[in-house]
Amino acid sequence: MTETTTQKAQIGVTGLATMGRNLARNIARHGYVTAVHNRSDAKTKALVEEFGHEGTFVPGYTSQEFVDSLESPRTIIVMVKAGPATDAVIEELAPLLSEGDIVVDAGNAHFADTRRREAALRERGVHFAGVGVSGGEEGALLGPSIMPGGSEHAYAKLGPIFADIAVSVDGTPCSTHVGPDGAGHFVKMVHNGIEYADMQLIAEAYDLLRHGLGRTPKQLAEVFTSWNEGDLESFLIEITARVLDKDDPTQEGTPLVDVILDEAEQKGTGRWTVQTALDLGTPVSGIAEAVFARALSGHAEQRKAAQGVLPGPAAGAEGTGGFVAEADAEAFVDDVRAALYASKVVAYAQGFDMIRAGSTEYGWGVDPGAMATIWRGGCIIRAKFLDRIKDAYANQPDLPSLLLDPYFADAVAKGQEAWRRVVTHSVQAGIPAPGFSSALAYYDALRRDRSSAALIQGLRDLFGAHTYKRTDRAGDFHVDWSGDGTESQG
Ligand SMILES: NC(=O)C1=CN([C@@H]2O[C@H](COP(=O)(O)OP(=O)(O)OC[C@H]3O[C@@H](n4cnc5c(N)ncnc54)[C@H](OP(=O)(O)O)[C@@H]3O)[C@@H](O)[C@H]2O)C=CC1
Ligand SMILES: O=C(CO)[C@H](O)[C@H](O)COP(=O)(O)O
Repeated sequence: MTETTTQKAQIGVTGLATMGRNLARNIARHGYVTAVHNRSDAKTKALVEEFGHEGTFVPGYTSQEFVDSLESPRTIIVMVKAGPATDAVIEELAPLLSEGDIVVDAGNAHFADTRRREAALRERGVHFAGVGVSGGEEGALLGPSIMPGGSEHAYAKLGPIFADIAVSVDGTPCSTHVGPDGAGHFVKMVHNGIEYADMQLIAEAYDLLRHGLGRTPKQLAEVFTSWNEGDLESFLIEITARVLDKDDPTQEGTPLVDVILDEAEQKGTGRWTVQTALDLGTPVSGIAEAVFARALSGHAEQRKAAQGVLPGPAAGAEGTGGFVAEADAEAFVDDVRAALYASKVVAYAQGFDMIRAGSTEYGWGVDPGAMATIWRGGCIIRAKFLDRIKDAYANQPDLPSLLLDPYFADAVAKGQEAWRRVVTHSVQAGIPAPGFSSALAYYDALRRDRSSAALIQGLRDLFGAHTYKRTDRAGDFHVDWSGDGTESQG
């Protein structure tokens, strides 16, 4: 406890696990008197004991004590486990609050829950802001990317605080008002969906180079380090090199990646993104492939049963050169880099399409260029690449697809031959690359003048009289398939 515990706090944080503790420290380090509270006392005590010297903390050991320690109107950040825990905390706080207070949910909530909570608290005169925070443990402390949703009124109070604690890139804080009610959590959800796609593509690049080329993890750490100096420069590429370079701390000389169980877990934001995209009718195939690839990795029994039973090419063994001749190795590494970049552009294009679709559906008015701007630092998908996306939307705010921005169109066009070679190689070598191949399929489907959907429409009309539209006349048409074969207009 510090000497200033009688002082009213300017802001409070409840939920002091990994994220909440560091967010509270970040806020206090910026000079805000910060009330802190956790369901169980130990985390509150530990925070004040270990980090009390970093700023002015006011510990509260009951919800009442916590609420009473805040100046009015109160500003409370809830940073607890998403789902029922958040509802439990809000239900406990709500009766203790007054009109005009602001409650911020900074966890990874589903945006539909945020909409529900916002409406419920609005009835009581309390402002509820659903705020996406990305950056993990370190980002929360040193400067995350913040995606605040909620009312203009709430943002007027929260904006300056978030601008203080968020990381800045080129002097611009990675925080901006996303839009009302669920907009902030929607954008954070899509951010996480893109994070899934990004990681899946990186994992496929690793797999192709490891088993298609026979490179060791340490050699690949060098490859990823070199890629991090080019147009792929990003936090995820940087940490890929670190993970691949790491030996098992318990067995020197054994790559850590070789002893990590190959079953990817997921807390749910990627799945939410795909479920929501299905409802919005937005094809986010890159994110969906990533979610399904994690799901398949988790079906360990099924995978085990298939081993040695389902025939196909064996992925190249380490040291044998895999399926690529050593003389072609350098070119193959370059091809994989190009395929990774092109597939990444597709994943981001789909993610930004989804932000636009969600914004239209819910009337949020989200500015996609502003989202690219606040993702340039602090968050897990931070990348040099986002500067280009920011520029693309600045040049053309109503860009129909990121793939049509001249810079990205040109970059993908330059890489597409390599992309096709890599996808072909993955198929021939039996190395699954669902992210690369589905991104290429999306790209090809997007640029086709006529799609195969015409046949689907014909089939639907034949079996279900669902009708079809024609290219040459307006209206709905149906063929009398079981009768005289004539066409009628509905
Ligand atoms: N970890 C990360 O990298 C990131 C996490 N997030 C999100 O931030 C939020 C916090 O994440 P994190 O710090 O990892 O912590 P956890 O998601 O592990 O949640 C733990 C916290 O929730 C509290 N809690 C759980 N159930 C209840 C309940 N019924 N009532 C009151 N409090 C409860 C715990 O209290 P107690 O100590 O008493 O158990 C503890 O403070 C989550 O929504 C998460 O999705 C967002 C970005 C990154
Ligand atoms: O929000 C985050 C970063 O922005 C979390 O790190 C993310 O939730 C991790 O997700 P998962 O456990 O599903 O991989």
